[in-house]
Amino acid sequence: MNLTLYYSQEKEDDGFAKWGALFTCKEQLCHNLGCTPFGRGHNFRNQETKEIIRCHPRMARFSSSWRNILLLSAANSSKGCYDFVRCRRLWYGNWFKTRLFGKVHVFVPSVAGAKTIFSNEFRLFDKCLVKSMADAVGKKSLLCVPVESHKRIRRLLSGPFSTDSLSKFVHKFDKLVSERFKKLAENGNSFVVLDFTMKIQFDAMCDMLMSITDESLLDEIEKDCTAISDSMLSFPAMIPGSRYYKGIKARERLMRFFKEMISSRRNSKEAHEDFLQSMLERDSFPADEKLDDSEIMDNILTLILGGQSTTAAAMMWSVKFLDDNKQAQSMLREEQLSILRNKPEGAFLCLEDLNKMSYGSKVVKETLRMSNVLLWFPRVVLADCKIQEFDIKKGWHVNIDATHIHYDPELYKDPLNFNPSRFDVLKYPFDFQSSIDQFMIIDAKTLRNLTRYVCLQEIQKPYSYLPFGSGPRVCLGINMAKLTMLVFLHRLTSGYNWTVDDQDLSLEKKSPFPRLKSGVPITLTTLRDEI
Ligand code: HEM
Repeated sequence: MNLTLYYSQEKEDDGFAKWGALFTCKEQLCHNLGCTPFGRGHNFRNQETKEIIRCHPRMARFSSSWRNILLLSAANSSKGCYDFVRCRRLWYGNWFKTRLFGKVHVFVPSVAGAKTIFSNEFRLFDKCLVKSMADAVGKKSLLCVPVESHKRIRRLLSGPFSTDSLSKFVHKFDKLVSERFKKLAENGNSFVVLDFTMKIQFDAMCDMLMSITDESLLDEIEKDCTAISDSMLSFPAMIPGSRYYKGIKARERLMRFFKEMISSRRNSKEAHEDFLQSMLERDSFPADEKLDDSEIMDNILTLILGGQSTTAAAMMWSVKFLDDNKQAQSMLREEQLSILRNKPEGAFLCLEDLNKMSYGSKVVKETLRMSNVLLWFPRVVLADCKIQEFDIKKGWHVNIDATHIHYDPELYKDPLNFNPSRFDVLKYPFDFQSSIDQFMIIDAKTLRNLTRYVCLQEIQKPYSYLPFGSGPRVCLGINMAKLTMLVFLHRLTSGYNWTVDDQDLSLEKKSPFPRLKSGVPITLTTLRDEI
């Protein structure tokens, strides 16, 4: 079939393409994808031959309700909701504006655009959650509070992510992963990596936040958290049996449970070493140095929801990417085995061990670049402004398209290739700034290194790597996510070989994060001989 793509040259005053692209199949029009609903004819130009064809008025109709249906059907298909963005980009070009559920949405595909938005967070742009999501996490969640409270809550929530807490977490998490892998390998059956990573991440977080380790209690809480998470992208009406209804009911149960736990902690003298205890120890502090009970409860839930599915999905993708790229897998295994050999038998990992995982860190980085756990970051526009040459109006929604940035061949050579070595970083024998400040004379070697350093900065442009966002709302759990992934990869590659039992690449339907529908089932075999 001979397909020709025609683009409209016409632009609106704000700089966005007025019309989309038009496909023709031989002489016959087969699709008109993405015209605004003005119902009049329009001229389209073939980019290559410059031939102009006229579109029939009827073909120019493309209503906004049809667009909503396209988005929902992409989210409900095995291609995932990013397919909606991919198609519209094909029709309109990289920058495009579209109306969804009554709101204008702009997709921002560039590093410069991301910089403008992230560096004007709270001033020109703010996060705006859809109602079902805001109801799920609660009004006092870090994700919903206004800027005044955001700073205080974020500062107080940072405790569990301090080096001291993380170093305890590494030890506990490593013990958990080792034991569970061992059980699975002994059992010898195939298991789904995503189920494994969801459970292990959930259990580790409940232990760190509230010291909950009882299996049946964990199962109960996880059921409620899953119902809440499922309701986050649902229609927000309290219709019994609906996903939204089940989510709200699960949230009410969970809040009651948190409340009881807080009051029993206050009445008990038992010592706990966890996030909740560190918050309750602040009871007598001034108001700006503590969280009230509903802030504590909403944010425990936010940390669980924000940390579980994201990290679990990233771990699942790392297994898939490493299975597809055996060279990267064997380089990683070599590094991890050398770390294992240098530790006493049976010893668990500590933070210093993770610092030695230079190739492992690159595997994590590359996994996060390619998996795009958060596809784009939505913000509402607080005042009329400009992003690059585009005029943006107050009340519009702008979406920083991290996925497009991570797959931009100008930023990442062969972007579809899983290549952890693209993040190779030069080791500098000295601190550039101070050596330049002190001596003011640059010898030939320094100059050479400096030039290479500048080149590297060019490759790794600021705002070109955004798996955790950027600016004042950058992910709170960055370090925890990275170290969780490193521990998981260490135990997997230094202890086992695996085979993937289902190579289906379909994505899970209705999931807010891209995840394989199969969840990546694998079978482990122990690597005893190599150690
Ligand atoms: C691989 C795993 C993870 C990824 C890819 C990830 C990604 C992100 C991204 C992109 C944002 C910013 C969203 C935006 O700007 O709109 C974010 C925010 C956040 N993340 Fe993560 N995250 C991960 C793990 C975690 C973990 C383990 C936790 C907690 C234990 C966590 C807690 C949060 C919180 C609380 C925020 C909101 C920060 C704020 O609004 O100030 N995340 N995450």
